[in-house]
Amino acid sequence: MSLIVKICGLSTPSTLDVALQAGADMVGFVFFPPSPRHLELARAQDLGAQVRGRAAKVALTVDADDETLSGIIEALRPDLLQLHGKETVTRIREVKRRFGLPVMKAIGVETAADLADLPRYVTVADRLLFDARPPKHATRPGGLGVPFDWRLLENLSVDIPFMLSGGLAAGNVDDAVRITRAGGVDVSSGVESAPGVKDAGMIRDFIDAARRAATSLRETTSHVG
Ligand SMILES: O=C(O)c1ccccc1N[C@@H]1O[C@H](COP(=O)(O)O)[C@@H](O)[C@H]1O
Repeated sequence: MSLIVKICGLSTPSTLDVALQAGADMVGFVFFPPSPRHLELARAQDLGAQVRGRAAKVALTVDADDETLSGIIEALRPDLLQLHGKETVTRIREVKRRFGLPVMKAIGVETAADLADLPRYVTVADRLLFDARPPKHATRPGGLGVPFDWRLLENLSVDIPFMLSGGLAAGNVDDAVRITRAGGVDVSSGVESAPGVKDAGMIRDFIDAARRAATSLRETTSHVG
């Protein structure tokens, strides 16, 4: 199994460079003003140009309207849109038709009931991202460094690829991958020294730990098989 590793909330050329050098498969950029990782379009344009095909660029938005999405897409030229709000199946279909980009829909999870709508999302999204459901009065719906009970995803079977996020860090990514068998992992807070401040060493450690987790799972699975 090859595990997709996404480093999200990058906002400086130096930490973006670290993520790319360390082999991140996806690099995420946040467009949500209340977030400490929010990017202005001019900066997004520069960071986007810096990627130069070395990883997939992901634009993270929260219930963004068409005009906002259009500006982001023009500046960043993303490969994937991460919709991290309350976007409905109808809205996802509309976004895909209008902008012609694949969509990863984030699903907030706290209990098994939060998985009830999956069959509908699977018909329209290209990929799912399971994140911890944010507390009621949170200022943002993600990027809070909080995990959820990964056992809720044990034995999950969906027809499109899925990734895992929420409170991941170098120290827990092995357990997370082993329990959920997610095809990818996504981290933001777990590679930061303070909200919005990425740490080069933590980025490298996370990517190394994720690669080791994937190798170890592959070995275990091949012994069982
Ligand atoms: O990073 C943010 O500030 C953010 C804002 C709004 C929605 C999502 C956000 N981040 C995403 O949340 C998950 C979990 O992040 P963390 O590792 O627990 O901090 C991840 O997908 C981020 O991309």
